[in-house]
Amino acid sequence: MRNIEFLDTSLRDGEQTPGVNFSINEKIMIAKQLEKWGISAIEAGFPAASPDSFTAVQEIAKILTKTAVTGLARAVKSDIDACYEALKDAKKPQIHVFIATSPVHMKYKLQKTPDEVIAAIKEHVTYARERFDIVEFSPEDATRTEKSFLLKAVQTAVDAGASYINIPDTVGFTTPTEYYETFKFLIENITSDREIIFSPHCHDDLGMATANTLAAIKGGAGRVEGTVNGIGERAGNVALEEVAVALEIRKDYYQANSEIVLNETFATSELVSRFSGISVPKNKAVIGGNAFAHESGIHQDGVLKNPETYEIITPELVGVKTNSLPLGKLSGRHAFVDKLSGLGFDDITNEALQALFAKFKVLADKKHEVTDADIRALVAGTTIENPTGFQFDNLAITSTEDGKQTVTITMRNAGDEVIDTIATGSGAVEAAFNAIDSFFTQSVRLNSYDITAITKGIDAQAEVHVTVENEDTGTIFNANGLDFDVLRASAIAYSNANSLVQRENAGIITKKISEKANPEG
Ligand SMILES: CC(=O)SCCNC(=O)CCNC(=O)[C@H](O)C(C)(C)COP(=O)(O)OP(=O)(O)OC[C@H]1O[C@@H](n2cnc3c(N)ncnc32)[C@H](O)[C@@H]1OP(=O)(O)O
Ligand SMILES: CC(C)C(=O)C(=O)O
Repeated sequence: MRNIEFLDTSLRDGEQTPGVNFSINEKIMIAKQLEKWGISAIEAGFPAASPDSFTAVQEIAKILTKTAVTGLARAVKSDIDACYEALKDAKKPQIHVFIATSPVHMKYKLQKTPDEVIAAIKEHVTYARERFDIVEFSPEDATRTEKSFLLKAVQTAVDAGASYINIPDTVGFTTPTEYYETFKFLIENITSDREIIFSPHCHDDLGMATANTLAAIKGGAGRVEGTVNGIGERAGNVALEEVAVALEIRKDYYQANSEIVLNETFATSELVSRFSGISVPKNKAVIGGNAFAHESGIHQDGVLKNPETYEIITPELVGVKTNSLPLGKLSGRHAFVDKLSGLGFDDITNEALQALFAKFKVLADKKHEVTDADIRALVAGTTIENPTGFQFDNLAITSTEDGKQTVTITMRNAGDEVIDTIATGSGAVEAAFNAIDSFFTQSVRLNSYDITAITKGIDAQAEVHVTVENEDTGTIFNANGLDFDVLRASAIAYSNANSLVQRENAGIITKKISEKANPEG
């Protein structure tokens, strides 16, 4: 097994993400966490870029003990001097000197001939090596550089004292096979009496950064460069957590280890996401919110029987507490029963279960995710039997005129008989309650009316709680209604309360029972 070193550039290339600007304190906190995560070198910034960039590199250099700290410099002596000054106090200082070698960069950006670029490499790597024991050199835009010129540039840097050679895929242009071959070609053709470590530095413009980085390892790279969560210029850099976990899970294939403390991965990702303000997509590999979530019935059933059926990474490996089986419209009975049992509903009969599962599917069709609170509400039930068997079925606001609303309430019984009643009120709730009153035709007074959102989000269910008094007996009844629509929840609650009154009037429930439900009644 080979050991692969990890260089993290979240604080340099990661900060090149449009809109990201870490404070010095945030950089220090991230650097400490990166050290804890097992990163072997941190590119803490570009000291010549600004006073804050300089100070951040300087402060991080003072603090880290195990992890090497490096700074970026152009092939410009003042950039190298700035790195030298910023890294004076580092326990393990390194420097990273770069210059572009592709035809388009040399001609248009640098406005230098290839010979001038080779001379600049020789001069500046030598200058850097006089100040640092460990010098990294990058031929920027290496993957669009003509191969023989790339070899010449790299050999020049090695001869001038560089010991790390980074081959950047600056614009995310290469492919895994091509990049693998580039590494093989350079490693086989470079001559040196010192150990030279090659590294990939991949951008994700074509979505191949992780595949390319892993291909470079196959091709002989001994260090990888990237960022946490893949932040960075344009489409970002390779996400180091993906590389680290791929090496672990596919050890058999890559035959390589790293010193990354994998169970610190989630904490590291969370910190960088918070300070960068870039949230991690739910479906992001390794650390996305859905990476260990299974919603479809067949997968949930498999995972309940053995997580290995659908999980190649255990959540614990990357510091996530547990996997999850969120319930949605594609979930199945096994996961539903598991959820019920997790919520303490172990004694539900098979018949009740079938009915609950059917109701759950109807609910799940309406909601993105069915939460624990939804399930509890489902089990608690919200309909109340009454002697006539009529229950609230539907409502419609039929007109709004002169500030008055007209609502039609539809009541239905088990025999599918339907009765519509219509009423007006100064608001939709009042109109609905008036319509329910005219359906039940009994003396009921509404004493209180409360609404609570029982689940979170815009698709939350509303629970309406009403207290009514049977004016003929003085008994107080409480009832609830649950729906996505506040008006429907209100109508359900009020018709449930009326059903209780109706049951009392029919002698089905005695005062004693209703008093038990409400001692003050
Ligand atoms: C692929 C990468 O990610 S490379 C890193 C990119 N990161 C950054 O650019 C962030 C930090 N950069 C900065 O703060 C500024 O660009 C500075 C301080 C470095 C330079 O600022 P300025 O002097 O105003 O120059 P500006 O950024 O406009 O242009 C860059 C100059 O550097 C030159 N240059 C670019 N790369 C290199 C290099 N590797 N070696 C030598 N010169 C270079 C350009 O040709 C240009 O030179 P010119 O002024 O003679 O035309
Ligand atoms: C400076 C180099 C390594 C770089 O960031 C790139 O080419 O993307």
